[in-house]
Amino acid sequence: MSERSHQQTGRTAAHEAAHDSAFLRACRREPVPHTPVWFMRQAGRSLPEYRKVREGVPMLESCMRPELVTEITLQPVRRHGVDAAIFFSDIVVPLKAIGIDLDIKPGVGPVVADPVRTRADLDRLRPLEPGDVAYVTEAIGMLTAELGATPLIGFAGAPFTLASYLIEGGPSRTYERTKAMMYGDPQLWADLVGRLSAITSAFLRVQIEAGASAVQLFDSWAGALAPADYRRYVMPASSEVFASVAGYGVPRIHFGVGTGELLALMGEAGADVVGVDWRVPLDEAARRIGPGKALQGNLDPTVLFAPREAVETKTDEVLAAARDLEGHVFNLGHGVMPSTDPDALTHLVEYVHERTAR
Ligand SMILES: Cc1c2[nH]c(c1CCC(=O)O)Cc1[nH]c(c(CCC(=O)O)c1C)Cc1[nH]c(c(CCC(=O)O)c1C)Cc1[nH]c(c(C)c1CCC(=O)O)C2
Repeated sequence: MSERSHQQTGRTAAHEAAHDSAFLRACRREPVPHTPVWFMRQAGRSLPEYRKVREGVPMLESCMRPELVTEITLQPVRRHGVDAAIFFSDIVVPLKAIGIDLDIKPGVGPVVADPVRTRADLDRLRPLEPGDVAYVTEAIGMLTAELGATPLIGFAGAPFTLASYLIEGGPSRTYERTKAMMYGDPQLWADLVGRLSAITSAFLRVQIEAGASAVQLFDSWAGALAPADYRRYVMPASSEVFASVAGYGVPRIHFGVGTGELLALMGEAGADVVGVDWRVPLDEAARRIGPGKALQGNLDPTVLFAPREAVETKTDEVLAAARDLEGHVFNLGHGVMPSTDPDALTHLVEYVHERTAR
């Protein structure tokens, strides 16, 4: 079988198996048997079985080993009974794959050896070919065979968030160099996010063609921008990403932190599902976003450190605010924190399923 037809077969089988899952139904704003639940960063340091298999393996290397990726992605599905798996990888994997010298430092995040700051630096951002991430295709093939009817979510970093790491050279609180380029050299900025949009689109297409049933675009740090600047400098590149995968018909989720003022624009960029952090109640978020979108969120991840009754009360508040939504995917308002008690997460899944059983 040719590579192409092999991928097509895999895609059809994986997509068909997961098609009627609660998660994909909620994304499509169809009736569901219960509100589906998954957690950003559900695979990771909160799980002892994760810490065990990651022992001695650097983060980026773990993303390139298909067996390890498969095991880590499945861990939270087995343990918590979540309604979707999220592919174990990182937003900087496609950048590493095209040869950018970067590392993920424990407790810090992505660190780029030679930051991208001039026009000459753009040459290092060559297009991503599927062969650059063959380990992703292989891992997703293995995973979807194991997952059966549980959908797999693929993901990528949005152009702004990726640009912020490339320009700053690592995590930032102020994004000063990023904004300096955006305001000071809009053409260089546009060319940079244009290249990143092509890389991100290619990375998402690889994942969908290998069997991912939905994709999430993480613009984690876009909340640092005023709406007018988001619309002008960021939205065109993110819209291009969404448009480039529209033809597959898989739900497209768009998420960032502190994006209360950007929610309508993030929907307008081309998302089917808008992720909301814990700062805006879901009913208010729906008013800002308007009709025709499902919402994902939005329990404050730190609530999980409170006693069980408090977690239930706060969960009830999220579910009450979600009552009239066209579609709701329950999630945290950002990723699971590493010191979270995994039993609190398992209980939360059960609790949401029970409270929303129809
Ligand atoms: C901004 C961002 C990054 N990576 C990601 C984002 C967007 C999501 C968000 O807003 O949090 C996306 C990401 N990174 C990882 C996943 C895996 C899937 C999942 O959610 O379970 C996903 C979806 C694995 C990871 N990516 C990383 C870890 C932790 C490293 C480890 O376990 O050794 C994991 C499980 C490393 C990473 N990579 C990044 C950061 C900030 C960190 C944390 C650094 C640290 O605190 O140690 C960049």
